[in-house]
Amino acid sequence: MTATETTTFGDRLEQAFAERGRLCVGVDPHASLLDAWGLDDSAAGVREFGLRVVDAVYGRAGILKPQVSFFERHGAAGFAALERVLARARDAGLVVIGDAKRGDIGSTVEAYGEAWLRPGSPLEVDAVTLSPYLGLGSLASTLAYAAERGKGAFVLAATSNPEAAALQQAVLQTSSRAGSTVAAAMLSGVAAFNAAQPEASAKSTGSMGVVIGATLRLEDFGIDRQSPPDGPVVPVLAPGYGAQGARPADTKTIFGALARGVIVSESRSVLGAGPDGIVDAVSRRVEEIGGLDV
Ligand SMILES: O=C(O)c1cc(=O)[nH]c(=O)n1[C@@H]1O[C@H](COP(=O)(O)O)[C@@H](O)[C@H]1O
Repeated sequence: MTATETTTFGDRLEQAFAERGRLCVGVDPHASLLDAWGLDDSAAGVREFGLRVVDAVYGRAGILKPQVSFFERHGAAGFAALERVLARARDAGLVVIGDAKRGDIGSTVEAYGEAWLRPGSPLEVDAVTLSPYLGLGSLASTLAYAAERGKGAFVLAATSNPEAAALQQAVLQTSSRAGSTVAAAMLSGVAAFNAAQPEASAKSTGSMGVVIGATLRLEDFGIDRQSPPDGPVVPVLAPGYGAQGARPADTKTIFGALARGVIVSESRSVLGAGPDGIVDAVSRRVEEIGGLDV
């Protein structure tokens, strides 16, 4: 960790859970939502949408997840819009997860790591989503880069989209994790990374997490719900709540021993309330999720 970052991402996440609960509001400016919000489908529209969502989340929920694709659609102007939204979210003290789903060979993915996780970068976030389908090892130096700067990352393990199951349920034939499903190997690999960090303890929350959809049956993906991995609590970014059908009240049933690390991620179910209803929608979801037994 550098001198500028005195806490780990895991510590900041744990603090956000304690102060504001587990809701993570997605910033997903779909064209249909921009229309419903009375905004243009343009870089200016996604900027205004993002800024209004940050303002609605500020002081209510603690975690924000801008979906990069909707900004990237507008090219350089879209990235400038995202930079503005991220700056406002940083100023608001939110824990920001950049949903960029980056992945590549090691030397290239390191540059993505710098783009999203370097302190002072215009796109700086607290954690970024990473795709491990060039091999979890291809992400190793980026995870180390993140940890050294007090940042985090979420590695896709079992995603909520139905077409991912065949790939993520496949059983590894070679490697030290032979016999595990792809999804379970991502979870155990990330847990092992967290456990190897100098500050690691079984009571702490790790800085590297996984993405597991709340719409799934974890046993179908070879993930053991009964016993958590050894070491720090693994953060689990869990989309699939709200518009995709999962219910926060079922979190313990869905995730079992992994529930302690779950971030309840919702986009359309909150954003659909529109510019006049979003503050109430965020408050209602925070209240509902605040009482979760994990
Ligand atoms: O990484 C994610 O956040 C993600 C992983 C996954 O397995 N499924 C999934 O829906 N997501 C993201 O979660 C958001 C879905 O939001 P909803 O509108 O709540 O369904 C989108 O930004 C997706 O890209």
